[in-house]
Amino acid sequence: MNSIQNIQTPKETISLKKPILEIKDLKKSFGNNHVLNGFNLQLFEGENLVIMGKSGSGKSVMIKCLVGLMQPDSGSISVMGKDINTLNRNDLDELRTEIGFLFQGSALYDSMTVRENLEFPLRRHKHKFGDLTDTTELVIEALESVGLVDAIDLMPVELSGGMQRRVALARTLILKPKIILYDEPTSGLDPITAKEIIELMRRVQRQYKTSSLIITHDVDCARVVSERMILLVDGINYAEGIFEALRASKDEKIKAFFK
Ligand SMILES: Nc1ncnc2c1ncn2[C@@H]1O[C@H](COP(=O)(O)OP(=O)(O)OP(=O)(O)O)[C@@H](O)[C@H]1O
Repeated sequence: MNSIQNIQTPKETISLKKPILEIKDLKKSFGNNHVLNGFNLQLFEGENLVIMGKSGSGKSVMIKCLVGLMQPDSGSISVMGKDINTLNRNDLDELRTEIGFLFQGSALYDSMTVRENLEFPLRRHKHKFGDLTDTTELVIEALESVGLVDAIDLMPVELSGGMQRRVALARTLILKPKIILYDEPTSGLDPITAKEIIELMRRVQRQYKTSSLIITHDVDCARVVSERMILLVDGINYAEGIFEALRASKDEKIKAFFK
């Protein structure tokens, strides 16, 4: 098995902050297909951490384990200091409101207006926000942060692909998550719209002080949004470090990510 290559990890950042999310020695196999072979990850407060791995390397499996949709064979996952395997259903549900998701398929509800799409998670998570009678202020605040207040009464079909993704991000932000998981946030978007989403991700990090885990194949996205990166190869974090240092590596497996 390959050893982890620590390439100029910004140590001063790490020593000052504590991990808000930590994965230790995660293993998952499907029969003889050993997908995760002891994957480790620490996401620090306020950090944007990018994970790159080629197709089939186990990124989705890792995310599914992280959100409790899949049971790992071994290893531990803790979120905000809580081991997710030891939580009961209610505690897990509560913890999930601290985690926002922006997945490729995080489609909006077609039959609802933008406002209704944003109200939906508020009503689902009453325990966090109480029984809100007027959600307008929260909806407008979330739409402002993605620059789409004017779209409040539109239907999803009236929005471009990039606008839909921004509304999906607003729907995530309305719950004020501490952590956001982005799965291929720029896939399927043209370069200009992708750039807008990338800039928005940075703005969100500053405004909401979120910590983000970003899974992407998009080298440009990784360069702009990441403070730190992990390259997932052979089921382990093969290399970790800042973008420029990884890009300068002479290691063939690392170079392959930047071609
Ligand atoms: N439920 C499952 N049953 C059996 N094998 C699975 C299951 N889920 C994932 N796998 C296998 O695990 C491996 C990793 O899959 P995964 O979807 O995590 O890859 P990925 O890195 O997300 O790929 P992509 O970038 O293409 O989305 C693949 O070989 C896949 O076939």
